Formats: sequence, structure tokens, C-alpha cells
Amino acid sequence: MTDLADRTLVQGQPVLNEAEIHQQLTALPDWSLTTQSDVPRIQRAYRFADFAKALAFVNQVGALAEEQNHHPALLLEWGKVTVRWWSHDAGGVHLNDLIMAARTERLYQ
Ligand SMILES: C[C@H](O)[C@H](O)[C@H]1CNC2=NC(N)=NC(=O)C2=N1
Repeated sequence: MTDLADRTLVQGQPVLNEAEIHQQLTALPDWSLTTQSDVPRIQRAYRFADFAKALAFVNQVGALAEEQNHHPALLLEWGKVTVRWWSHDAGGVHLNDLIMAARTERLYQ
């Protein structure tokens, strides 16, 4: 099975249901499903030694988002970045959001 991060984003296709999201999240153990305003999203908090390192990570994730024209919500705090992915147009979590979460993982070392 191709690693999620190596998969290409796909247009169309419906959002995933809760069971499908949880099944995909087995490959992303540090990510969780959250719902805000009735919209399911996947999220993870990343820890850093200071604010500057957290900001550098935000910029890396931002560049990835711009490359793919698929953008997360990013909360930048001292030593912490919370990343949240969902598909605005589809109103939920799409396979693309899992792919982007897997690619976000690759930026964190
Ligand atoms: C106009 C622009 O292409 C769209 O708004 C894109 C931008 N980035 C996006 N990001 C996400 N996460 N979901 C979207 O539906 C989306 N749509």
C-alpha cells in the first residue's frame, strides 16, 4: 500500500465518513478527529523548543499548502503549532486531508 504522503491529491470524490476517517487515522497515530461547527476535521499539535522553530514549521506547512492549493488551519503558539486539515468546499474530511496530514508529518523531525 502506497504511503499516504506519496499519494497524489484527487479532485472530486466524496468526504469520508467517521469510520473511514478513523480507519485512515490508524496510519497517523498522532492525529485525531475533531468536529467544529458540525464540520469534521483532523488535527495534531506539534511541539518545538521555542517560538522561532514553531514559526519556521508554520512556514514550511504554508509552502506545502500553497503548492497543493489545499490549506490547513494553523494555530501558532510559543513552542507549539496546532495543524487542522479539512476540505472547505466538501465540508468535511477528504482523502486529500489525510494525504496533507501525512505530508505534514514528513516536515516534522
Ligand atoms: C479558491 C481556492 O482554490 C479554494 O478556496 C481552495 C483553497 N484551499 C483550500 N483548502 C482547503 N482545505 N479546502 C478547500 O476547499 C480549499 N479550496
